[in-house]
Amino acid sequence: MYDKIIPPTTGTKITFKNGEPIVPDNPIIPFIRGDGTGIDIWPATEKVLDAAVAKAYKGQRKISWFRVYAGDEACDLYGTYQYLPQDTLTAIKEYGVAIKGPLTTPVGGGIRSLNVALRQIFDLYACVRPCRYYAGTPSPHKNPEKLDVIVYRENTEDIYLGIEWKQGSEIGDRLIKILNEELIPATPEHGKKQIPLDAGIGIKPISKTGSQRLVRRAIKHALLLPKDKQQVTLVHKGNIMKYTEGAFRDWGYELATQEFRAECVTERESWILSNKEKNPAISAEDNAREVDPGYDSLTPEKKAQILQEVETVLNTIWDTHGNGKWKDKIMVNDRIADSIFQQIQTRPDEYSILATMNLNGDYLSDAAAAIVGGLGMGPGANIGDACAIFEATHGTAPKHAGLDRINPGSVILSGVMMLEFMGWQEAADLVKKGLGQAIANSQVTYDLARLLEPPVAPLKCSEFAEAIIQYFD
Ligand SMILES: NC(=O)C1=CN([C@@H]2O[C@H](COP(=O)(O)OP(=O)(O)OC[C@H]3O[C@@H](n4cnc5c(N)ncnc54)[C@H](OP(=O)(O)O)[C@@H]3O)[C@@H](O)[C@H]2O)C=CC1
Ligand SMILES: O=C(O)CCC(=O)C(=O)O
Ligand SMILES: [Mg+2]
Repeated sequence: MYDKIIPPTTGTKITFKNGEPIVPDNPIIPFIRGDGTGIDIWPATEKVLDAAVAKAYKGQRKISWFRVYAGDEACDLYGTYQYLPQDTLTAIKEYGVAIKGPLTTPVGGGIRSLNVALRQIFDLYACVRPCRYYAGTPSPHKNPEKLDVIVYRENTEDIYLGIEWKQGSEIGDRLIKILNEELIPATPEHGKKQIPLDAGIGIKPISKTGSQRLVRRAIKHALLLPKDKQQVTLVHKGNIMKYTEGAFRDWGYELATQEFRAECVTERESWILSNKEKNPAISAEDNAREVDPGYDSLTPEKKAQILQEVETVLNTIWDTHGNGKWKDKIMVNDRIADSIFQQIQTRPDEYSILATMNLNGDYLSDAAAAIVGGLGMGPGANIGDACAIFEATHGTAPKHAGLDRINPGSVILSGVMMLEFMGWQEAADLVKKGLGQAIANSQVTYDLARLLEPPVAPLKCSEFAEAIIQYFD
């Protein structure tokens, strides 16, 4: 079955039923060490996770790690350009849950991202990146503890599908010609626009299916959160890209109000309902004025549309959501992408789950991680219906590779997400406790040590792992 790797002789595989993992006490879990700082981070992570499982279950449960290869390591073992060997894909498919360190992607030419390839091959459509603050972590923000968000990033489409053509390539030039001479002139709303003849071209597909399955997972997650965090914000740049980003927003609302009608209220619905609650005699037109302050200067068509919206909301959900009942529902709202970057800094406590398309989520997850201490504190998971691969938000940080200095916190916390996904909450809690206490006692790696006031001597990557384990007792 495998060419160059051998699965552990003990352990059994995790299987999936209805999208949920069924986990034996001794699961075999494939891991990819990763390029660059993966060489430092992975051993630290493995040590912490093993110690937590041993402590929490006293030998009743144990992970059998299965080393599989990708990136530079894979080329060493399998030969030139064998960045993602079939052995690795077979193992991840077979065992269902895997964890990985970061993998290098060159900018410009060369291979496309192995990280993105893994997500697409296994249809890991939800990239889940929680950003929460551990007390004592230095931050450039005054109140980093106010940020507690989970970026829910669509993980398989958008420009990450990688369908693009190089400037000057034969097909790229043909495509520009067809667009300029046929398709754009045939689309009246595009007027006389033309694509520059020396442009590279990329395609940005956003599908209804891809958007809605991501939002569905985000809403299901919101249902499990404490009441005050039951909110899903659809992040988009729909004012500019109407049929991709704008459609993501519309499909998100459609899903929320159709599949989760009993559980959800949209922000605009909540305004309409509360206007009537404050003034039961309010006319539909005055209600519309409250919802859209510029109502009186709108076109008749737009006014009619808003009036219709008000009437529909009151006719269809007043009984189930009115009289304040909407306050117990999941709030679904939307924010334009550029605005959410400032919102998470100026009003962090107003947000919870941020549902995004692929590119926006990539940017936003690094930015949110920075607020709670940096990329060393940014864990993540790539989740599908039959497989999950856990990995940090950050990349290979090559300048720190092999120096035993990088912060392993993000991959360790990705391991925590994996333990939680497996239902091994006791072990997950131990790691969170240990990591929290190490940070609270200023036992931190260089990235956090340099930000503390006064600065402290940094721990090595391996020492940080030891410090975490020491606080399990
Ligand atoms: N999922 C994946 O595997 C990902 C892979 N990549 C790939 O990684 C490579 C390098 O990307 P690059 O743009 O340098 O981004 P990186 O995220 O690798 O690193 C950028 C900077 O972030 C800080 N940082 C990153 N990780 C940590 C950590 N664990 N602890 C503390 N600080 C950290 C460091 O800042 P400082 O030096 O200031 O301390 C580092 O120099 C590229 O090939 C890229 O494509 C990128 C993102 C995700
Ligand atoms: O795959 C890569 O090289 C970068 C991916 C990335 O930045 C991310 O997933 O956050
Ligand atoms: Mg990224």
